[in-house]
Amino acid sequence: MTARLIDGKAVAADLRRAIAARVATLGYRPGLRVVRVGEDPASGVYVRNKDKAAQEAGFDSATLHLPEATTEAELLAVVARLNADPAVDGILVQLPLPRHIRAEAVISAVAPEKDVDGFHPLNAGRLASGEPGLVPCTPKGVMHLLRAAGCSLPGARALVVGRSTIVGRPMAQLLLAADCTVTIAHSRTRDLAAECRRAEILVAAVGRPEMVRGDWVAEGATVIDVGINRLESGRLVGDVEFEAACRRAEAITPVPGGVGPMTIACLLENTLDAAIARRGA
Ligand SMILES: NC(=O)C1=CN([C@@H]2O[C@H](COP(=O)(O)OP(=O)(O)OC[C@H]3O[C@@H](n4cnc5c(N)ncnc54)[C@H](OP(=O)(O)O)[C@@H]3O)[C@@H](O)[C@H]2O)C=CC1
Ligand SMILES: Nc1nc(=O)c2c([nH]1)NC[C@@H]1CN(c3ccc(C(=O)N[C@@H](CCC(=O)O)C(=O)O)cc3)C=[N+]21
Repeated sequence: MTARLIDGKAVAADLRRAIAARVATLGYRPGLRVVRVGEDPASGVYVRNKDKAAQEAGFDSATLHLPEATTEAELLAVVARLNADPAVDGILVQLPLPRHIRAEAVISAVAPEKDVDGFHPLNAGRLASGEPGLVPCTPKGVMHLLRAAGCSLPGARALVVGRSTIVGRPMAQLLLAADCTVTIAHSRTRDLAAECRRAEILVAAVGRPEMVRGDWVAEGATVIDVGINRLESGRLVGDVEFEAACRRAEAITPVPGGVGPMTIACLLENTLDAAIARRGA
């Protein structure tokens, strides 16, 4: 068997088109502000892609680029100003932050109704309690992809490898909310290969190039590869051994062109939702 490719680029383009059509019916432009501190090189690419997508969809989008030496108090003051700005519907503070700034303090300072990353503890708690709120973009994008791929979720055995607050945990919550039977694996999991082999839906969010081997994939599984790892050669690879996994999976996401583009489309979706919640449709 050779797996069907789940085309994140195409699904994301459809979603962005639908968002743009909705934005065009509003009497205002939803406002998005991305705050970037210092020079993390990976963040540069992401912030540029996001800005371009937001502009194209008709958002009022801007990036505030602060120097590496910005203090935590200065960053908190910027967040407070954006919280108070009525033209701003969504605030995203790009991670990672420089080491002298406590990321948790900054994340908790973003007004929950403008927290389009869905990282604020109030939104994380809402997700865990099954209440409506802003949901982290990457796992939200994965749910769009599973649905677009026609994957049947209720009762399915889903494995999430990784338990970070930005990907793994919210991913598990969303799969649970969709009635999957969810297992979460992490660095202390005893037999990861055996856990993977049981999974009908396998989501890898580890950050280790091709760590999930092709022969760990169950025949007919749906494989979602969240990992984005740049090798020394410059090549981008996921957390799954792609070629080998394709011989066993029924459907799989590529890297690049899988989950990454969905993250950006869902950031726009969250910003539109936040705008409508604050200002109406
Ligand atoms: N496509 C996209 O839009 C996005 C992609 N990413 C990518 O997703 C990947 C994960 O990101 P993120 O969640 O932030 O990463 P983190 O480093 O925060 O978390 C990694 C998780 O993987 C677990 N892990 C590490 N080693 C192993 C192992 N040997 N076996 C099993 N589990 C292990 C860790 O376990 P433990 O908790 O025990 O340490 C941890 O829970 C990265 O490649 C990142 O670049 C991230 C965000 C967006
Ligand atoms: N506050 C915050 N929120 C985030 O959502 C956030 C963050 N910080 N820090 C970094 C990670 C990473 N991330 C990506 C988003 C899109 C692509 C993306 O568009 N990828 C494309 C292109 C990849 C490439 O060519 O480099 C693809 O996979 O096809 C990648 C990575 C969001 N993150």
